[in-house]
Amino acid sequence: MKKDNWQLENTYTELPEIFYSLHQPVPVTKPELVCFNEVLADQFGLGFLDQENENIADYFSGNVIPDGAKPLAQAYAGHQFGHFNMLGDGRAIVLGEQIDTTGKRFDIQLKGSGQTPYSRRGDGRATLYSMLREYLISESMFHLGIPTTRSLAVVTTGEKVFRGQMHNGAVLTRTAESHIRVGTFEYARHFGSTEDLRGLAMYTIERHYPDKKDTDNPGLELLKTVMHKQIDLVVDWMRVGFIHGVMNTDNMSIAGETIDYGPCALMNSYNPNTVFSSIDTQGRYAFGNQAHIAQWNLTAFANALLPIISEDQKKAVQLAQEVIDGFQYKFTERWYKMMFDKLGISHPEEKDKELVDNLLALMETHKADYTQVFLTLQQDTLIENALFKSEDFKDWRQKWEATYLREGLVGPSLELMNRSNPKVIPRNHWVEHVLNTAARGEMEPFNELLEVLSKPYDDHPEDLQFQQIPEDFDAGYQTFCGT
Ligand SMILES: Nc1ncnc2c1ncn2[C@@H]1O[C@H](COP(=O)(O)OP(=O)(O)OP(=O)(O)O)[C@@H](O)[C@H]1O
Repeated sequence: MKKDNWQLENTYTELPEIFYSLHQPVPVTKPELVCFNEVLADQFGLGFLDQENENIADYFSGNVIPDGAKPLAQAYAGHQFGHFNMLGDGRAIVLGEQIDTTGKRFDIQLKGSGQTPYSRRGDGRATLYSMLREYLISESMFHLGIPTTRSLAVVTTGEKVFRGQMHNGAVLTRTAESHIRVGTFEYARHFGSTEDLRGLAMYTIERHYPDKKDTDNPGLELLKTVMHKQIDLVVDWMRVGFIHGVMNTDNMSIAGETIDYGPCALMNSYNPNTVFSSIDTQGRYAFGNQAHIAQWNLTAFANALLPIISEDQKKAVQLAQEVIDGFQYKFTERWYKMMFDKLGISHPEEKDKELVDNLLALMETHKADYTQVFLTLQQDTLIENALFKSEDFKDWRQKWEATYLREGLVGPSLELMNRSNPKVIPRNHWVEHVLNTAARGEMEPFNELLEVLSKPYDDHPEDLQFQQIPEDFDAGYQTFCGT
């Protein structure tokens, strides 16, 4: 077997030892490849695409370790639903870092690859259903233009996994700019020395934000930079109706990528209180609460960074607080800008914000589909639904028209709308349908949906069924963590 296409590096092992445990993936009984992302593999220069599937499956199950790999599980902690816990990769192994064709460094991680020193009571495994779910939605997010970890392969293990009942087990290969999380910094703060914390901060800056290396206060710069990244990310989620579902601090990436697709889902009918996660009974991670939670998580990040922001802790708190206090204003400005883009308004005035607020209020009242409303506005033909038939909406539309006429346009900026409003998103009823058929071994519907989702801003006249709005499907829809 050729093993020379990998060029793995292991800079993470240059960190103090408390940050990881060198650990091998646990081999699986019968690895079989079910999904392979050839385009992404090409981006990593992994030139064994022409090999037999079983050889690829050997790598992406953890049965064969590539040359140059130093497999490790990362240590981290995190606030889960507001409560602090020691965590760590309990079912994942980073094989190493591969440089892509553009010169960027990415972690190659196996998820569902067996127990590690951080598994606590978990079995270290994952179900085929949930690994395919992560593959489908993470790839969809990438094509929507939203920063995200990506999926390289899914391999079934030939072993069963128990989650209330027996499921087929699988391993997902995930790529990420890194797996450093807010929770990694919380871990350093609680379980390491100030030098460990500084080491992690400098490693992170070197890897993700090298232009911040020589600033006077790198800790503070890191806080500011990560805050801006998170603001951009959450605004982008809200553009397409994405609900992460479990924004614990261990699921907030320092590189600003969407990570952990466990209970996520996209909203259909507009309602800011929408929650799909079965365990989120209080709506902590509801669609409309995501900015607030991002700020909460950044406060946890700031708290972890305090010892390296200033030796004088009072001063450190003051400096960090000033940064966090800027969140709300920056988020709101970015969010309105995004909403104006969705409406094709390129030169908004302050008073136009009311236009956005009023449309959302009408959409909520009439339970209008978040994706479809913006598409319909841009197509200039109104479908027959409660929103478009209402008098309030007709008034709203006149005001919207007056806004773009003011810009000297005969219609809204369609270019802006086209790149802000996807034609197709992973609708929950379709996601469930293709995952259930895939779990029974039939991959065709999964691949068909994946293909359409890879061009979300294009028209798909042949595949209009994927844009269908679910009738009552979402009312009882639930998603799950850790499956
Ligand atoms: N079956 C399992 N066995 C061992 N540890 C697990 C298992 N499922 C989840 N964990 C661990 O529990 C913690 C929280 O789980 P969560 O579902 O948020 O993460 P995950 O989906 O496994 O991983 P990631 O956040 O990297 O996508 C993580 O530390 C994870 O490694």
